[in-house]
Amino acid sequence: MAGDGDGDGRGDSIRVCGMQFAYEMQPPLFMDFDLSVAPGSRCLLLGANGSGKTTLLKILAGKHLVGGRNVVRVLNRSAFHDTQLACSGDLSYLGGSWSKTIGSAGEIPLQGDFSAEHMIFGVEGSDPVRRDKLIELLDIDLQWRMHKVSDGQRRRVQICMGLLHPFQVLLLDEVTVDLDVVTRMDFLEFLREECDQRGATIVYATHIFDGLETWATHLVYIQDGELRKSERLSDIEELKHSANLHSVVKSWLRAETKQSKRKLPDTTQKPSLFGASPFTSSRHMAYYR
Ligand SMILES: Nc1ncnc2c1ncn2[C@@H]1O[C@H](COP(=O)(O)OP(=O)(O)OP(=O)(O)O)[C@@H](O)[C@H]1O
Repeated sequence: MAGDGDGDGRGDSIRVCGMQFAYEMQPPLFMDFDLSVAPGSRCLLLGANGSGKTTLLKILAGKHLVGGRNVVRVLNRSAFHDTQLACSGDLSYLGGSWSKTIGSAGEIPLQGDFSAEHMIFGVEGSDPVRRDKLIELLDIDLQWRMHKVSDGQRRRVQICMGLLHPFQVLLLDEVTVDLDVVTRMDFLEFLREECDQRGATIVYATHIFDGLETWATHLVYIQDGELRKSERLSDIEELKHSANLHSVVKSWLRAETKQSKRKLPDTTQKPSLFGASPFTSSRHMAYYR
């Protein structure tokens, strides 16, 4: 369990219980998957390419339908069914695509011929003090035209818009990759304060570990849709010896590669895209928002 909730899971910011998920016409990615994340956690979500990080974050963000109302709970509300979660700003998701869901306005593309000012000031109900702080922190020029800025500049506007409301849960899918090192560090520091001062919860999927040993409180490691580790950073044995997250995660990923190499390919049975997976019933098919 990533975090120290109240024991029965109701006090957790995020609770996933027995989740099953498959993309349409694909074998199951998650089977009986459990996860708990306590309030105030800064939780890294780690795993190899294709292990399921983005899918998990999208499920938590309510973008994919899974099972019943109690399977994926965020702030004790159903991630998929409670549309107010995202609209109210309590839950914020920042992913790789160049669009941002803003309340009732829906999905806003971030590459149109608009100014940064238009985008940022268009987010309804934001606190001007928080807005000014974010604009300064992310060093945003309000005159930028969104279709002419660099990826890093566009990313800063996306992040600013995503943080304007004081979220309770923030899901980050590798959005710092375009940021320069100073902006990234300032951004991480801002997030640390949000957790420490307001008890906000962050789940951050990344392959860049620079500076995260002292930033993160918890770590979740998944392999092919299976939860391998969900621990406090301070409890991870290897980190007690190495204190270098990069090399520790590298050793886990190398071990995965060795394991998969040891498995002999079964040339007699090819996985069928249309096979009789229990997850290809209509109840389990992926449903996108
Ligand atoms: N829309 C989709 N339809 C079918 N399969 C998908 C879809 N999106 C992802 N997958 C598959 O689901 C698995 C998990 O993908 P996902 O993007 O969640 O991995 P990830 O851990 O975020 O990877 P990365 O580190 O490369 O971003 C992969 O095998 C991928 O091919």
